[in-house]
Amino acid sequence: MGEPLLEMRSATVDYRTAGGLVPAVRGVDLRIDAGQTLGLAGESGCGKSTLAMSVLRLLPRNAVVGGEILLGGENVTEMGWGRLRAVRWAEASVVFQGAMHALNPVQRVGEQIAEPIRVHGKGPVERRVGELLEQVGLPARRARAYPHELSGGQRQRVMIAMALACSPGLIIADEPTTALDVMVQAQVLALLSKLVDELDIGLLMISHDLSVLASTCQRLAVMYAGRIVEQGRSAEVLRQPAHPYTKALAAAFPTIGDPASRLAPRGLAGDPPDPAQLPAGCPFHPRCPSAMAECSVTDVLLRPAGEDRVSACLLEVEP
Ligand SMILES: Nc1ncnc2c1ncn2[C@@H]1O[C@H](COP(=O)(O)OP(=O)(O)OP(=O)(O)O)[C@@H](O)[C@H]1O
Repeated sequence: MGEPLLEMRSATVDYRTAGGLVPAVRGVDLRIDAGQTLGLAGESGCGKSTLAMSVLRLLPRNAVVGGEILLGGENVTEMGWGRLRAVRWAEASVVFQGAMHALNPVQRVGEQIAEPIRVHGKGPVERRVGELLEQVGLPARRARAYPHELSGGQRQRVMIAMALACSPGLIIADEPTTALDVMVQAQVLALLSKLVDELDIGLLMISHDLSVLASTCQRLAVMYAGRIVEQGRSAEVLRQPAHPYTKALAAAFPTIGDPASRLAPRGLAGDPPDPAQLPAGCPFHPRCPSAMAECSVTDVLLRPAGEDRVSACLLEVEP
């Protein structure tokens, strides 16, 4: 197997705030190879976006990144600004949620797609923009449209076209379908899956909705309080979650596009902990229906929980 597209080793992100350091990502290990898709799930505030944005160092200035974040073997945390600019779009790019805010409202979408192509000097621009639009299921002539002339789903397709513009090996999609209605959401997810297959790219997709991730990603990583608490093949993680937190999330989101999936997980009492004041022991223990006495004192790290599966829980998984 060649160099992974993305590898994180003990990656951390802390935010400097007036109240002290807020640990948003606390020692994450993960790996994505070409053609692999990894879904990152978890409730609001668990650190998903922080983790995703750390890959291209698209973090606010008060963020302090630690550990290793390797893009094609090169440590992003040690890159100078020139190298970072070269790597963004060309090696990895991000599809943000809410394309209406991410696109410039007063510039034709074709021009916006063309921008990274020009910056990276990747050949005849107009033809490439047309190709990209067709690749995401829009007619090439839509290049002349302004964002407000497109529907929400079409705008998200434009965002995907832009992300593909410089043929990166890795796409990072942060809640790419959250703002869309159910039918359009399914279409955009199907498009992403198709492109990953056709172009043999890697995908890191973030969502609070496990069912969205399971429909698109081969593997799932579940995040809680800045850490990955379970990781494995999507179908198996959902069929038999090893971690009680995954179990609660999976029970909460039975079907794709279920309106309830936009709410807090059902059956999961309480709120996620404040990262600045994490409880002792397992950070999930105050909410965990299976918590035992030792969970309040033992901070369990990831350990094997079946074939190709890790989980950070003291409970033994049933075979
Ligand atoms: N610029 C910042 N300064 C200080 N703290 C921050 C900053 N950005 C995020 N945080 C904190 O870091 C933690 C992780 O936030 P993050 O946005 O990564 O979570 P998330 O899982 O992506 O949530 P959401 O789904 O709501 O976007 C949260 O506690 C958040 O309040």
